[in-house]
Amino acid sequence: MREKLVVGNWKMHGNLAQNKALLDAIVPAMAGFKNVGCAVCAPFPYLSQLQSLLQSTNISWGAQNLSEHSKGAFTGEVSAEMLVDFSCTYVIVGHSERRSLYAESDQTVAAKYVAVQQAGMTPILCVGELLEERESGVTEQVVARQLDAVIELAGVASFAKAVVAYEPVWAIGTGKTASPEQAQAVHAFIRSKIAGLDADIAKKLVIQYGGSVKASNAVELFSMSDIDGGLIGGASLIAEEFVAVCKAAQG
Ligand SMILES: O=C[C@H](O)COP(=O)(O)O
Repeated sequence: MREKLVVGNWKMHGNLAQNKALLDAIVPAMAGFKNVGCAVCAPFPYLSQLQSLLQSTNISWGAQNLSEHSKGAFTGEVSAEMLVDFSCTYVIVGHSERRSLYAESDQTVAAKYVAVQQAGMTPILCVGELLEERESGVTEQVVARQLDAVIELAGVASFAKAVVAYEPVWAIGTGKTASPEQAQAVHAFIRSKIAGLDADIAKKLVIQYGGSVKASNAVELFSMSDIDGGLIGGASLIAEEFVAVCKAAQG
């Protein structure tokens, strides 16, 4: 049985005061939660704050990006080892905003995924199709291509210590959620693709859904057999919403 995992992706939001207020509301509300993993991924400058506010709680934390390089003359970049200094558990790689706004290729995303694992953290690998790709019927080909880049570089065994997040790009921040059936179909495709290479790893692989998840739709989405929680953007910035989404994942 896979435990569900809900991760808040704060994106480029927050400040010291807002983060504290948000976490002060979330932490006690989640204190008794069982059978669900919860985490928040903040901008780099706030990782130290997360480390100090969350270290004795049942909420993990992580980053939203990193460099594929381990060190060197890469002005403005942040390495995996630097994230380890702040006890990050997770690092999101290949978010569609990184792929589209910062031109991250499938190969760069795969290199970042490897960097996260080599440092002992868990990558949350985002995959998903654009609206025009869905409308042209190539959703599975797009997701397969994104997964193949990682499988080629890191091998299927690497998915034993990774999370996959299916995020249809047309559902991100738009209020348009994929229907539970649409999401389930892609999640099942992802699991069967991995199962074709290693059935045991596929069975244990946590596959999150992301794209306009909120308290009002989380229960239905998380009731699907291959949806193992969510990667939450906007709703993770509102304490009651995020707590309700985590509660929905408890079952
Ligand atoms: O990483 C989170 C996703 O981009 C979803 O964002 P959203 O919940 O605001 O649609």
